[in-house]
Amino acid sequence: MKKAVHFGAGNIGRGFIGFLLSRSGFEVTFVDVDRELVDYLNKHGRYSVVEKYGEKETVIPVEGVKAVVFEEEGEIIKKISEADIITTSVGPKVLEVIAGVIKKGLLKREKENLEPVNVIACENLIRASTHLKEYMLRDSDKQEREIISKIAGFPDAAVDRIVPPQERDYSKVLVEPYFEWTVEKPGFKGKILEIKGITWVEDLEPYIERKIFILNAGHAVCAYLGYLKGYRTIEESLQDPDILNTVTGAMREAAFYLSKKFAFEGLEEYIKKTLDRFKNKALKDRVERVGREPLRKLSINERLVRPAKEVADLGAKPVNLAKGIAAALLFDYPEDKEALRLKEMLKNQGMEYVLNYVLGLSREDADLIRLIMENYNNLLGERKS
Ligand SMILES: NC(=O)C1=CN([C@@H]2O[C@H](COP(=O)(O)OP(=O)(O)OC[C@H]3O[C@@H](n4cnc5c(N)ncnc54)[C@H](O)[C@@H]3O)[C@@H](O)[C@H]2O)C=CC1
Ligand SMILES: O=P(O)(O)OC[C@H]1O[C@](O)(CO)[C@@H](O)[C@@H]1O
Repeated sequence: MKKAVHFGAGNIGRGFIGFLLSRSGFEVTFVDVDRELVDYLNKHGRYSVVEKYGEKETVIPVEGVKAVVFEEEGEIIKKISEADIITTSVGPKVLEVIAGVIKKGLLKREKENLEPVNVIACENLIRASTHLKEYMLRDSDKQEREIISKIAGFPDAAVDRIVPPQERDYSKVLVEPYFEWTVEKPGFKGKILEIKGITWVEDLEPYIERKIFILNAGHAVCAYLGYLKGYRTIEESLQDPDILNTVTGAMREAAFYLSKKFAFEGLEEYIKKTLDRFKNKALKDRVERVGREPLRKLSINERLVRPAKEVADLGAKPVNLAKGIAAALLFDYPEDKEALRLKEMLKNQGMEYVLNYVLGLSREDADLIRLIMENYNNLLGERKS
């Protein structure tokens, strides 16, 4: 039986990637910092994936899974040395944390003369696998760098399945029925593995940009505007005609840029389908989850600022993306550390600093900055009144 090691037994880990690997006949070992979750998976060796749209529900069992807690470095290294594939869904900021132990596992493979393996980072981040590799290379000497490049492939991927916050019940994961896992074939070392659900592509860029700049951008705009208006979920926020208009407009603005760059077809259809997925009543997807970590989401290459800047650079006005950015600047959910940090930065260092150092905008982006500030002041006014 082929073996997979998956870092992060959270929503995407169990509800999407681990699920597909298991259904493709892999023995899946999850690695996670959550000891209770690891103990549950080891005790039961199974969980269910509940696919739901509205009232329609399908329950699919996932069996034969194992887990290792992140502290058990020796065990993880051993598992990596025996694996046929290594995947992650830990969140972009955690890639740096797991790079070290994956590297040790890869060095062990080389030492024992084992076959090369592929490491696929399944995160909402452009070229996440490449980032993970770079973290490993950064902390390596010349010889180790050569070994890592020889013993492992790091194909980049785009992952798309909405998995909302779950009730604290490890036995099941609620997901939407839809999924898309796109992997860049040229980055894969060795013979392509048969994994159900993967779409192999020659060039990932159009797919990942479509995912991050249309879907995730629209989702984020909805989350931040919904939060400001006091809505709890994405679906509830989209019942507000103003929010629906802005979200649709933001996705269309990003589509305008993408159609110029990639000669894409069918983007309007993609937007429509995405909105239908957002409106899935079964997900009860909280605006605070979708808006989580606003400093990350407001950075220059991320879902909001990058398409807005691209549209502005094309000479058009990204009015809806700018409104989403303005709303993100007002996201002050007290349980989100980045939201608190953002609030503090705005108070102590001021807006100009945030626009420069968080959003990465400069004087050259004067038109975009003006648009963001107009919306920011309007939203601030609405909030106070
Ligand atoms: N939830 C969703 O609908 C989607 C999420 N994503 C991406 O997938 C990634 C994971 O997101 P979610 O599954 O929603 O988050 P999550 O918070 O449910 O899962 C992350 C898991 O990683 C674990 N973790 C943290 N540090 C770790 C470490 N050092 N070693 C091993 N495990 C560790 C956490 O305990 C948690 O179980 C993110 O990059 C996200 O952007 C992508 C598409 C959809
Ligand atoms: O996982 P992130 O990057 O914090 O962002 C949440 C986004 O990820 C997703 O969970 C899945 O793509 C979307 O629902 C949402 O746009």
